[in-house]
Amino acid sequence: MCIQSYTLHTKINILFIINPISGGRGKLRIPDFIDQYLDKEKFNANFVFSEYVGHAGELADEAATKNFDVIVAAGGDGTINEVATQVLKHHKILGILPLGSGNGLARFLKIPKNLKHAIGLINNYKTDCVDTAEFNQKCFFNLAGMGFDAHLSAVFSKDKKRGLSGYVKLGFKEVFNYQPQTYQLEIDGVAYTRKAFAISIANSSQYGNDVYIAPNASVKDGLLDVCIIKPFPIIKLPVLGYVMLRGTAESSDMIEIIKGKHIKITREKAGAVHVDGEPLQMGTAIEALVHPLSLQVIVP
Ligand SMILES: Nc1ncnc2c1ncn2[C@@H]1O[C@H](COP(=O)(O)OP(=O)(O)OP(=O)(O)O)[C@@H](O)[C@H]1O
Repeated sequence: MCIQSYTLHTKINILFIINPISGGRGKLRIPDFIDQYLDKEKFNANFVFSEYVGHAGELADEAATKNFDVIVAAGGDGTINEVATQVLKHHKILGILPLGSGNGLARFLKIPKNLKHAIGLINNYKTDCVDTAEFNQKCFFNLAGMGFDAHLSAVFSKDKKRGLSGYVKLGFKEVFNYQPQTYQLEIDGVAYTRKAFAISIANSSQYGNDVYIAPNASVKDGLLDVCIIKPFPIIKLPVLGYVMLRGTAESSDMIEIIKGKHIKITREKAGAVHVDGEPLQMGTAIEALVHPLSLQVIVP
């Protein structure tokens, strides 16, 4: 039994870790805003801003070893990744304020984008357990992958501008020169060879901004969706975009989806991967696993 509602006798220590750059908007007023709407009868609140890549994870690790019960990632999927990795390790509770560019996991979990409503959800304090996953031993919660989207994450991370429009512009520029690779896959012991434009391993259903790569994926099913985007002539790029926006990837001939628990992939070349949208460099061998219902999250 995973869903819990709590009756409280003592206050809950809650830390909000705010990423000042996620979503490309200023966040200086966020602590005041949270303070205004958070239930002070229930929570002792603290606020901290992350200062560099990896800092949100360090702050969460430190908070979890002190007496914080709930740690809130106020940012996008990259911030959630850093914070949730530590929350998972220390068996604490994750809260999410969706302040990123895409907010893939928050959208999947139906956490409202409206900040006042998202704080209201924390006040309600209903939690549920969700699947988590690892990708070459690095935790992920939404999507990890390789191929074009990993390449784009790597290029985007070097770009000064954040936000959706910058990402889309860069995507159009990069897509023309990108060359698909051949991948050897083993999914729950079954072997496949596939040439792909990109391969995403999906715990939840979307990249963010309601762009669905795995429309039927669920963080409650104990499975990962391996989504193989087949090579396509550039003229079909709008079709691919339409398929993802409509959430019809399962029936599209441009995308193949295979569900599994244990995935091994060997690719032609080492290089870019992404883990919850954050770029990393890895070798040719990739292994992904799911950990069913392993993370407790505040949900609607
Ligand atoms: N003060 C900071 N300066 C620079 N980078 C930071 C800072 N704090 C956190 N980061 C990094 O910002 C990156 C982006 O964060 P995040 O993914 O939350 O935002 P986003 O990319 O706008 O949203 P989404 O992933 O939902 O599209 C993460 O890699 C995180 O480590």
